[in-house]
Amino acid sequence: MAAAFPSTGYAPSAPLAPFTLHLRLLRLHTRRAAVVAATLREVCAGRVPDHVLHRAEEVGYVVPTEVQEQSLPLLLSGQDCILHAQTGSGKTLAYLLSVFSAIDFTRSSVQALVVVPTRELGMQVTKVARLLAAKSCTVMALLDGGMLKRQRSWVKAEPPAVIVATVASLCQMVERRAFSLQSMRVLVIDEVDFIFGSSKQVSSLRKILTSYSAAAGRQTIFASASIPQHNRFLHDCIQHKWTKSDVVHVHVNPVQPMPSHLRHKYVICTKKERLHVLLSLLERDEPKSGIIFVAEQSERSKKAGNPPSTTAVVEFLRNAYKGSLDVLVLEEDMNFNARAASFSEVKERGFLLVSTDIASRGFDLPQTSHIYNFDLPKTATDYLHRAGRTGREPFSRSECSVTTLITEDEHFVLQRFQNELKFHCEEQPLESMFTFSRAGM
Ligand SMILES: Nc1ncnc2c1ncn2[C@@H]1O[C@H](COP(=O)(O)OP(=O)(O)OP(=O)(O)O)[C@@H](O)[C@H]1O
Repeated sequence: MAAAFPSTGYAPSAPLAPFTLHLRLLRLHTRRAAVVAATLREVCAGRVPDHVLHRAEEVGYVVPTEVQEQSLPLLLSGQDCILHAQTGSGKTLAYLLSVFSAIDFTRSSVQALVVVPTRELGMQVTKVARLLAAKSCTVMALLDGGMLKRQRSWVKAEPPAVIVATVASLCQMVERRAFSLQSMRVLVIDEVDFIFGSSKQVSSLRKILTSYSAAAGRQTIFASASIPQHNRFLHDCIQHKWTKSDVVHVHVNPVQPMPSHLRHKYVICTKKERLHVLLSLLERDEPKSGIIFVAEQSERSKKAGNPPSTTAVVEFLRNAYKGSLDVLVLEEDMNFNARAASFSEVKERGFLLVSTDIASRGFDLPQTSHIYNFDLPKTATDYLHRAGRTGREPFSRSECSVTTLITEDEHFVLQRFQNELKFHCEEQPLESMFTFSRAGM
């Protein structure tokens, strides 16, 4: 992820005063909205088509989560919103219900667009959207590395009502005039801070927000668990006309950015010991499924022809791990089919997924009980999103854990993350888990 969010023009000292009262009113508004009804059907009554609600109930979405309860009354009245709530809190369903409340199911034109930063997140959002739509409208995924040529002729012949797209693929299609976004009623930008912070994606995102269609003619929804400098962002939404001027910031649980039922631990060990410590942790924890986050390979190391950073971990585990879980890998440089295969495999069986931060945003694998930071994340925001790949069953309080392997020197960085994200991380003494011989390291 590049630079700070958003990447341009964020001087903390810039004047915000005219918006302060406005913001206060907006917050009050969201708090009042929280005192609403008990079931999802009641919250959505008269706004979301019955067949969509029926599908939602069949899938198991009966009681709204907190963010849904707070945001749906606003979203379903067509209000522009910034959905800012913890990982795994149910933002996807909130914005998709808004999409389905706004589109005309009898029309063949692109009426809603969900923009995501990665193909994996795109595949996941598409799946939920299709589950809800059943066969009542077409939901198309335009994802990087996909079959864009073939999709261009499909989309021209019969425009889908809903498109889920990565930024680059979307811009390619619009610029080649495969379809226009003039009749778009809802625009959702998921993981908005990530897209704004990505030097590869930010300029295209600006075009999507202001050149391809105008905020006045659509509902705009931004979603993320992390929106740094959110007041500034709200200000810029209005200033740059990314949204209408009455945009609402729905901020759920502002004092606790990290889900409270996650248990955080750390082990101090040397880099040499790391693989063996990981193995001991896996043997002791016996995860239902787990994700092991590894640092991205540096450009220098790529140029030197070294294998990706994930390879050493995967190869070690494939030889040494004797448990029942499949060891899988997900890496940016893998081709589309290999990434898609890894992604669908993890959905079927118990897994240990070795991945870079590519799996840290939006990935929803509710069976993930354990997260291991084999390498320390670069920022507190990265820690938050990695940790948020576990504990994703909204009404379950079963304990899930996040364990970070650090060297002595990295201790202060982890301490900084704890202060920033307001969580407690407990030391796991290395000696307490000696199933390997330290002398042999
Ligand atoms: N009302 C509900 N009832 C039961 N389960 C729900 C409900 N809403 C969402 N879920 C489930 O909760 C999980 C997390 O939802 P979702 O992926 O939307 O979270 P999110 O807020 O987008 O998280 P992230 O910020 O990490 O992307 C999913 O498995 C989803 O199916």
